[in-house]
Amino acid sequence: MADKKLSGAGLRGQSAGETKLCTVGKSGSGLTYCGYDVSDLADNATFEEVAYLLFNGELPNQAQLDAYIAELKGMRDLPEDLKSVLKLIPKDAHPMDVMRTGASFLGNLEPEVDFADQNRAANRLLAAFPAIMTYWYRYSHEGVEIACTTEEDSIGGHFLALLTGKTPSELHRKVMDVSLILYAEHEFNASTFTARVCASTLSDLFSCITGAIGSLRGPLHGGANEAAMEMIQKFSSPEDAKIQMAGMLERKEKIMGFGHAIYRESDPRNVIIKKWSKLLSEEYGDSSLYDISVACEEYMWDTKKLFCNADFFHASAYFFMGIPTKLFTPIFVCSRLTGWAAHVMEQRDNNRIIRPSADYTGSEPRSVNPIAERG
Ligand SMILES: CC(=O)SCCNC(=O)CCNC(=O)[C@H](O)C(C)(C)COP(=O)(O)OP(=O)(O)OC[C@H]1O[C@@H](n2cnc3c(N)ncnc32)[C@H](O)[C@@H]1OP(=O)(O)O
Ligand SMILES: O=C([O-])CC(=O)C(=O)O
Repeated sequence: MADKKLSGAGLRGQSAGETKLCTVGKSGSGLTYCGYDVSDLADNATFEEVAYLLFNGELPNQAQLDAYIAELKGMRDLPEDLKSVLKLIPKDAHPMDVMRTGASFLGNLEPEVDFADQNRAANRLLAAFPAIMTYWYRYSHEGVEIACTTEEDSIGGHFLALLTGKTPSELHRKVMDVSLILYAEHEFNASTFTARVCASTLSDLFSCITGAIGSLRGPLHGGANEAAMEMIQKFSSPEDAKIQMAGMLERKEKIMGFGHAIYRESDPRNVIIKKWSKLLSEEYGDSSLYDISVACEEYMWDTKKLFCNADFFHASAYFFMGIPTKLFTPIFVCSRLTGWAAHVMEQRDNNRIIRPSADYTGSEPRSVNPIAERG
């Protein structure tokens, strides 16, 4: 992949620290976690194995994985006080605000007592996030108070079971698992950098994660999967998609789910989730939204040389699984928590407070006039 221009705003191209966790745009498909190519992990590992890898630096053996899954399953239920808080959050709240409050409030009830407690705190959030999201969603939208535990071994299957109240199909379990793997980690993206800045002050894990959720919420970052869904649902056909996108580009609007700060020609996660979106469209029995998505991809590449990022085909994939659009970005939280927490741990291992400098562009030095003399 070609290197991005090394100057300009947004700290683009500047190294802001070291990491052993991830490479973006460097080798293999362009995305590796602890040396493993993301496509290899998506084909041959589960999300729980990836979480273990990010937290421990190595993939687990079978006994370690079994113990880890059992540990996570035992941490899924929510405290009654957290359920009470979730019940107070209105139906029209932004679900990312629910996740932010959920993470923050859990940090009040079960704080990270010291850094030796960081793995317990990270695993607790990993186990609890699917229930935080779905408990609020189903209470506020359906008036149902769900049980927060299920027999599902995987976090993806657990989420789907909580959301629908039904046992998920093997295909849906598999796609959720792949999706969580694809979203797990991505070097110094905006939300992870937020978590690391917070960690560098020696703050607690719950504060780091709460801040990271706020950064992920925006449409230029994690919020793009929802924004992409809202866009493609407005297109009536592949032809209409091209006409409407031409108008958007003419009006200099951003097309959500396209482009990337680091990748220049493709996002390696796209080809993987696109394949699963196609399979899901066949199972769904109506491939219109997939066909429209493919038309968008072709049009953006042909006209602007802009490619789909990880978010674009996630929109149709989640739609085909019946997931409400407003929960798309919270699912990203359930996954990226692993990357965020791993970066917090790495920052703590070799910490110096993150405090860059700024180029001053303000007034020359001047003195304070008495208030009566100011215009
Ligand atoms: C999981 C993730 O977080 S992936 C990212 C999700 N975000 C999105 O999908 C939002 C849409 N995409 C974007 O806004 C951008 O591509 C970003 C935020 C991802 C990256 O931003 P940058 O690093 O500033 O982009 P980059 O430098 O490559 O932009 C080059 C040019 O292409 C344009 N461009 C980039 N992406 C898009 C897009 N999606 N639609 C229209 N134009 C775009 C930019 O406006 C810029 O043009 P300009 O120089 O005339 O302003
Ligand atoms: O790396 C980025 O800037 C955004 C991204 O794709 C991610 O966080 O997954």
